[in-house]
Amino acid sequence: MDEKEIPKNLERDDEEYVSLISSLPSDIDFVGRELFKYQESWYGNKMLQAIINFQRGFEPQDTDIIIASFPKAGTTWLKALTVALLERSKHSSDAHPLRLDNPHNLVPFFELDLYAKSSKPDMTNFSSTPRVFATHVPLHTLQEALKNSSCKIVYVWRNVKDVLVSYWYFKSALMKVEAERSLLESMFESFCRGVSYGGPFWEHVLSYWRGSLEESQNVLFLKYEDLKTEPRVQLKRLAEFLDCPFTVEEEENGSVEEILELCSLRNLKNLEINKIGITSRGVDHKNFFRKGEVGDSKNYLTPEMEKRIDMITEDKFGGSGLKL
Ligand SMILES: Nc1ncnc2c1ncn2[C@@H]1O[C@H](COP(=O)(O)OS(=O)(=O)O)[C@@H](OP(=O)(O)O)[C@H]1O
Repeated sequence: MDEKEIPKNLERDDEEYVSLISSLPSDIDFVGRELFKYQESWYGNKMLQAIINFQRGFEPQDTDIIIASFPKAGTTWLKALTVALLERSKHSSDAHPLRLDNPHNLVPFFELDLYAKSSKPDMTNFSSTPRVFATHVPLHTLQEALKNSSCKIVYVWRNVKDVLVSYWYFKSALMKVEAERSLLESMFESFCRGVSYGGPFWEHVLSYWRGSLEESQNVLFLKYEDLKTEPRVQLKRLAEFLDCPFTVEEEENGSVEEILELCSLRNLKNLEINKIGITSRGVDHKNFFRKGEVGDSKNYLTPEMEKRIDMITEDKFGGSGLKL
């Protein structure tokens, strides 16, 4: 069977699913988990089922907004900024959704949350527009589910070395262990080979980069490091792309700064809900907030590791026009 072909009425125990999965290349990731290569990216069994559920069952609306990213590239921040932009002026500051819940509960992932168990999830929480969703899958896999609708996709990417180190800390926190060097080293190997959830990283970024060049009306390409160095400029870009630009009055009233402050790492991290809460998938909210520094990977990667990853990056991004 063509690995891109999706069988109808597919459930995890179905023969068709078993047949699909057995036709896919497989490999082992940094924790010894079997991953399958589907549409050029790697996923575990459950995730793959969820992606197929999503591709089959999602009914897009042209007003939908989708936040896309490689894991640990700035997803939580972008979810928060998007919610804050869309919700501005609707709430008193205490009752703001971001003060009451974690961005991941406000903006669910297709493959991790909504379609994890079914191709027809309960969408009653999404009765108003625009609906905002998230995903870690690359653009071509996402587009298959969007079925030519004109949803707006916002992608955030980040230096791969900081992504790797952030992933290492996150994974260690999930496993409730100290961040051990041995795990970093095996994650590094998996990353370089491209065998990790949604990987290879470089092809993931390139899929959205090319999409943003071809369909700039529909795909906005943001960089974590730019959000850090010029937050005002990037927030205004996001607002314009989402068709909710700041008015002159809003700019004069400090609305831009208010949103940036609300969504700052320091503010979100210190909210009670993010200190004690837990997502519906069982992840402690606090694990989504760490240092948020650019270049933190320097403190953990050896010069050899940096050199190897830089060479891969140069090789993969060469000629794409994409700059680190
Ligand atoms: N508001 C805000 N501002 C700036 N940076 C932030 C913010 N929220 C989270 N972070 C940092 O982003 C890293 C987590 O990445 P993701 O949010 O993509 O993780 S996830 O994929 O959703 O699990 C992780 O980066 P590291 O600190 O380098 O590990 C978080 O600290």
